[in-house]
Amino acid sequence: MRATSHSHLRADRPRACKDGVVVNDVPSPTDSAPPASRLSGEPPFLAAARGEEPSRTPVWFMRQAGRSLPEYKEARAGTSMLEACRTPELVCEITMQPVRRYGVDAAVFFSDIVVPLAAIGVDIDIVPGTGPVVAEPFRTEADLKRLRNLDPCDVPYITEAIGLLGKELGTTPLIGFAGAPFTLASYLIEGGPSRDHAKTKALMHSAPDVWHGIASRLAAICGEFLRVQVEAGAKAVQLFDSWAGALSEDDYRAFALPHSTAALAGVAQSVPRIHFGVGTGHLLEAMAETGAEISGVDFRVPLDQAAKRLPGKVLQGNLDPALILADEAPLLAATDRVVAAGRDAKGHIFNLGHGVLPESDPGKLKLVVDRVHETTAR
Ligand SMILES: Cc1c2[nH]c(c1CCC(=O)O)Cc1[nH]c(c(CCC(=O)O)c1C)Cc1[nH]c(c(CCC(=O)O)c1C)Cc1[nH]c(c(C)c1CCC(=O)O)C2
Repeated sequence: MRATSHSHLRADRPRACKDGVVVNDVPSPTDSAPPASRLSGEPPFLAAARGEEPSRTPVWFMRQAGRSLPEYKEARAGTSMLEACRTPELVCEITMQPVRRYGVDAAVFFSDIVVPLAAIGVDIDIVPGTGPVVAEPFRTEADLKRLRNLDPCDVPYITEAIGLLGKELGTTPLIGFAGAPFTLASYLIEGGPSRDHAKTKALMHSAPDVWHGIASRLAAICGEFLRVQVEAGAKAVQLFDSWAGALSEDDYRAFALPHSTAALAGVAQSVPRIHFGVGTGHLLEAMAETGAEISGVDFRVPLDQAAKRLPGKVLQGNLDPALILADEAPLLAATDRVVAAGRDAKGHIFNLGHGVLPESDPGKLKLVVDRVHETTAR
């Protein structure tokens, strides 16, 4: 039986696994570590995440590792995405690449939202240029049995990779993540990426029991995937409900919110939790009800407006990723506007409004990091 309080989630107390779980060392500070917060003595990302005053506004980018970096393309050459995710040394190297290059205030674990599904035996692949593709889509009650619980022993490479990262990162915090039940379910039900999520919505309304069966099993898998990362040493988590913006507020509340809440409860009271979706301006309040301490805001809603709607929440965001492709002057002006708008929130973690586009110039991302750090140092 698992205790309801998760304060036991500590790097020094991994749960037992028949193959033996790696006990991860506590990281030691390095010269490249971010400065400690003025008031709390914590790295800026963790101070801001807890609503305390950081020594500067922390910055990291969704998809900061990946195809925008030449060193990533070199490291990944000849290795499929899922194979890369199961190779701890490669995961450690790729996770570290943007930390070294940009001096960001947090690392995001290099993996993918479909890794836990592949780990429990779902026949799913990540097709370059397309995204996750499922061999046999999930459509009926009979498919429920294909979603068993995730066991920490299914993903030993996650624990091992985070252990390696503990030694490399010093005091730079690592963010773990999972895909939210709705976003994962959409891939399983559609069979691949979808613009309208029509089969998923049709199933929700025609066979709500099957829907809730799939989504509640996915919530358990997500919660466990987050716990494994926190136990191994992740200092915060992000739940990606990338496609939740496709739902009306009523449907979000009825079909997605309870399952995202259950997934996030898996690491409640242990680390700060970020919750993010794309095109979710109409869902900000509903998504905040999942209990996540930090609301990720996409680039469509200015942060000062989001701050009025979400009093008491720390906000993360929200420079339009396309602006990285713009000239330097408008890019820096837009960066300054995001910093200014973020001052209205209880706390602000600077990020893009969605992931780094593959055609982004790494030099421009570095400019943004330096600009935010220079203009917010306290
Ligand atoms: C929807 C989603 C997926 N995966 C993810 C999401 C939610 C975030 C979002 O909204 O973008 C999450 C994800 N995927 C990846 C990360 C790594 C951490 C990070 O730097 O943010 C994270 C957080 C690596 C990845 N995941 C993927 C890549 C590209 C693989 C490659 O380099 O070949 C990376 C770096 C593959 C992937 N995986 C997925 C897609 C749509 C793709 C792109 C397919 C393509 O266009 O080639 C599913």
